[in-house]
Amino acid sequence: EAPSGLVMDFYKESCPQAEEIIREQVKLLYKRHKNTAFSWLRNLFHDCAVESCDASLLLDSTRKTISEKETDRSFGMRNFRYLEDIKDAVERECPGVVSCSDILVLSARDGIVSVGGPHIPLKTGRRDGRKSRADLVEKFLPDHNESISSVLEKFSAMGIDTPGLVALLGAHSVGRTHCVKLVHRLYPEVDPALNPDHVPHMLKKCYDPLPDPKSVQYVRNDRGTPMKLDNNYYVNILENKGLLMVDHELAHDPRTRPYVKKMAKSQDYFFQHFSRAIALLSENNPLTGEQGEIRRHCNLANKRFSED
Ligand code: HEM
Ligand SMILES: [Ca+2]
Ligand SMILES: [Ca+2]
Repeated sequence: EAPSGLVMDFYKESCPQAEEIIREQVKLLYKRHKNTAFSWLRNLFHDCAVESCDASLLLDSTRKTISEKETDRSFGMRNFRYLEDIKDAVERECPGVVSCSDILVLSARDGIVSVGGPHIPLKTGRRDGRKSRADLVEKFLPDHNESISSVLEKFSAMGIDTPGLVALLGAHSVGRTHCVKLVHRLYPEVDPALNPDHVPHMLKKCYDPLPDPKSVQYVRNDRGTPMKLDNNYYVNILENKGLLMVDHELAHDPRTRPYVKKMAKSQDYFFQHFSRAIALLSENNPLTGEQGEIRRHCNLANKRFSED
């Protein structure tokens, strides 16, 4: 048993079909809505990095607390309702056995495979937290324009080293970024660090210097292969086509640039470090044993009769 308390195939006896059901559901959802796979991957970061892989991310706001989902750092996150579909399919077979935090982690693993990434063996046995930690989101999740020093620090606190961080940001090889997070690089002046060949496309997509946060104006993170998790992200950022300031800085900071270059050259090298770092992220500070609970619905903590 690992120090985290997690093990391979935790549900081997209690729900042997669990991992298979999740894999099937992820595949079905991917067929219908390709972008669900991006969401499962982003969920892993936004849940596990915020204190613990405890599915705190999935909780709705209550009368007393605002949810992590509703904070600015979660801007653009989507497809939460489809995660409930996976949970429901698992509950039909094994009611009350499989945690939402394990479903979140395993759906990320299978989503990575859907978009052409590596298959990463991951441990299970996580239990679900009862509290949304919106108050901690800013402490743990870097902002889009944060310095590489601060980003390295946040990841190293989870045991993730420099090549691990560089590999994880390769997740920005898929998906999109909304214009609200980009207009500061376009207006009032275009950031001279941006590749001039990329600017007309960005201006066309983000024509409004003050986009309505509710509108769906966005730019794809990787124009070349937007639906594939590949090393094209590193090629882009070396060509100054990274959308976020952190993407751009990653290619230029002397600590991270050597790894960016290696990953741009070798997809294998990228996948190796990506797999290792995803495993570390997925084991960040889990609740195990008697801690936490197995949630019935991923968006709600279980009712406790003493509390009502
Ligand atoms: C310094 C760290 C990071 C920052 C500041 C950051 C920030 C962002 C921002 C601002 C977006 C755009 C959201 C939108 O406008 O819709 C985004 C998208 C995304 N991020 Fe990150 N991110 C970071 C690290 C990561 C990591 C470690 C992962 C996963 C391992 C990840 C996965 C994704 C994915 C998959 C998307 C696309 C989501 C979609 O299309 O729905 N990010 N990120
Ligand atoms: Ca969490
Ligand atoms: Ca790509």
